Amino acid sequence: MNFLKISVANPTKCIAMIPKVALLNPTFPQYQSTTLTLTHSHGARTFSSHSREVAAAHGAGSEKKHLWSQIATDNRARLHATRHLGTGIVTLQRKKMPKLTEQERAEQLQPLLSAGWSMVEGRDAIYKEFLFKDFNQAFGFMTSVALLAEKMDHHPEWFNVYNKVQVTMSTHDVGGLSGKDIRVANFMEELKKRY
Ligand SMILES: C[C@H](O)[C@H](O)[C@H]1CNC2=NC(N)=NC(=O)C2=N1
Repeated sequence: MNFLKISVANPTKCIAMIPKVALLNPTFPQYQSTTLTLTHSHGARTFSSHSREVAAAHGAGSEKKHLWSQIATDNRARLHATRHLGTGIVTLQRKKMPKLTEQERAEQLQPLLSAGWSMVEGRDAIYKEFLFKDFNQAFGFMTSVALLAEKMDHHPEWFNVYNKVQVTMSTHDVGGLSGKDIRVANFMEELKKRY
C-alpha cells in the first residue's frame, strides 16, 4: 500500500510525501486504497483516499490547476490540506516501491509468467515480445503504454522494429521487480487484447 504522509508543523506549513501520480490523477486505480495521514499538534488522523479531506488535498477548480502545473515544473505544490489545517506548501517525493515479496511473486508474477513473460537471466526483471499486424499498431500500443508509464513515473526498457515490441520491466530504483512492474505488465496484457 502507498501512503500519503503529510506532517503539518503548523496550520500554514505542510511537508508532504505524496506519490506524484496520486496528485496528477487521484482516481488512478493503483492509488485507490491510498491512505493519507495528517499529523499535527493535536495528533494523527488517517483518511481514506475517498474522504472529503483528501479531495480537498487534491484541490478544486483553479487551485487544482495551480497544483498540477506546479508539480510539473518543480515538484512542489500548494496544498489545501483541510479547512482546519489551512493551506501550505508541500514538497512532493515518491515513496520507493519495495521489491516484490515471495508471496507477491507467487500471486502476481506467476500469472504473467504463464502469459508469456519470462525472467531475464542474471537480473530481477521480466521480458516479453509482443507482435502486431504492422508498425502503426505496434507504435499505437507503445504510445498507450507510454502515457501510463509517464503517469506512473515508471518506464519500460523496450525495443521496437516494425511490428515487434520487446519489453523488459524492472524497477531501477530498487534493483528488481516491484508492484509497478506488475501493474505496467498487466496493463500491456489487457491492452494487447484490443489489437
Ligand atoms: C527520477 C525518476 O523518477 C526515476 O528515475 C524513475 C523513472 N522511471 C523509472 N522506470 C523504471 N522502470 N524504474 C525506475 O526505477 C524508474 N524510476
